[in-house]
Amino acid sequence: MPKEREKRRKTSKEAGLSGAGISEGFVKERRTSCKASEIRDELCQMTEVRLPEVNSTQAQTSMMEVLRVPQVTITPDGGCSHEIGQEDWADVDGPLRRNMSNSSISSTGSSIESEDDILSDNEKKSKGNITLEHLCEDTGEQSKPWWKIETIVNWPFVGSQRRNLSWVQLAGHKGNFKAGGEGTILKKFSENEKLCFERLQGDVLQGFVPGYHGVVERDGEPFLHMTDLLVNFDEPSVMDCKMGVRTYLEEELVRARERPKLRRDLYDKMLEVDSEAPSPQEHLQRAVTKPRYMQWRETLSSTHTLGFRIEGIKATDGTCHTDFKKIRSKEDVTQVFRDFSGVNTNILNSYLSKLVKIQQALKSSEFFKRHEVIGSSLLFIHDHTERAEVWLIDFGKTTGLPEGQTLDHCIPWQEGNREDGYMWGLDNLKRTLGSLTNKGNSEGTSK
Ligand SMILES: Nc1ncnc2c1ncn2[C@@H]1O[C@H](COP(=O)(O)OP(=O)(O)OP(=O)(O)O)[C@@H](O)[C@H]1O
Ligand SMILES: O=P(O)(O)O[C@@H]1[C@H](O)[C@H](O)[C@@H](OP(=O)(O)O)[C@H](OP(=O)(O)O)[C@H]1O
Repeated sequence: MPKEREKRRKTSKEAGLSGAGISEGFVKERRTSCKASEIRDELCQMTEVRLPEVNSTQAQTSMMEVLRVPQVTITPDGGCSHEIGQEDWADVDGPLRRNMSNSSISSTGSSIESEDDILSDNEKKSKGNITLEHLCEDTGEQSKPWWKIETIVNWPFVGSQRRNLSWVQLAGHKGNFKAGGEGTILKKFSENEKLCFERLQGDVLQGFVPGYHGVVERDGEPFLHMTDLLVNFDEPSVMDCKMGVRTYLEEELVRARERPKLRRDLYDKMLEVDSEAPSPQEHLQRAVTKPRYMQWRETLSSTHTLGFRIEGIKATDGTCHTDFKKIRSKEDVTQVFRDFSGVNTNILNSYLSKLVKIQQALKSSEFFKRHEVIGSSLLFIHDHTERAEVWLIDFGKTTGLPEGQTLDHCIPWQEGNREDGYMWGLDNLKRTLGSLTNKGNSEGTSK
């Protein structure tokens, strides 16, 4: 893959949101005293998002949804002053966009590229079973000016380990991972994620994240070298649950307001799921902003209603499934867990006790207290031996707070408080699994 594209992928993850037509007047925060129907109507007016009608049985859920996550609307339509000009049309065109790259530095110090650099998406998203390429060790110079030479680890590969690896990647972009040495993988470098791994060393969470072996250089590119969590399982079943009530950083919203951009690829992805989801103006533009897309995804899935969503599954039969965009209700989510676990109570109980341990660790973790944890997942893995483990993965968008600030991870998000709802999501996740192990539940297949 051309280096230019890889660089853009790395930085687009860190840069995150692109948006268009942002107006301060469109940034609203919801108060908890409003009725769900009122809020819904107002949101529809604000965003022109076609939220589903709420009937009485859905009202509770809908209320919970809007109360927990205020909709921050960044949209090119609905009265915003932004006009779609020639420049914007150029921005949504891939090749042109690539030529218009420029970079800035985020508040976390990471290099952030402009929204112009964001790639079109569908071809890039991993959908499960993949073959990881084994890159040769790079013995060349290691003097990239933009990352620190002292962090380089030259991992001792031996000839027999240089082989391609059958692997499972349930989320993220294709090509983000390579095979490492025995039992390890390489993930495309991100300064932010590197910082997180370094800070996690020695924290109580260390045992719940992949082992971190530093930064390595392959084919002139840096990678994060980490333990392959699948390695001790036999034909594992895997599930990726993205945690939290929000999937974009506050800093990304700010950037999107400052440098609004339209994205044709996200409009296309929206259409694939629901041709009526884009507003008339968005149809006209054939493009949406990234905040608009992300918020639509969150509302469509259980991110808002439960504080987590299912991203992908590798099932026991080896098939991979990544089409969970509309899995939103508690019942639907529970059904997916039912299928995934085979309602094997040994597996479910192992998962539950692991989640309890994770929760305890999170409560006492200095790292967790001091970071906005966005886009991070819990990776569930089990196999036919009934071994079942859960790990925290993906810290690409986990961001340190200013000195002295801490998060609760449970209280509702309002722009400015940086809350992510991680703990609330974890509670709901535990409840979901617990509902499948209840005594008297005749579905149990305890062995
Ligand atoms: N250490 C690991 N061991 C085993 N599998 C892993 C590991 N890290 C990631 N994966 C697999 O790769 C997938 C994507 O991982 P991750 O979320 O870190 O990538 P990403 O490119 O940052 O994703 P996104 O773009 O959604 O943020 C996971 O769903 C999981 O299937
Ligand atoms: O799951 P979907 O519907 O495919 O949507 C993607 C998903 O929300 C990713 O988390 C996001 O990457 P980040 O978390 O890194 O922002 C990506 O943005 P991108 O297209 O800008 O990479 C989205 O396209």
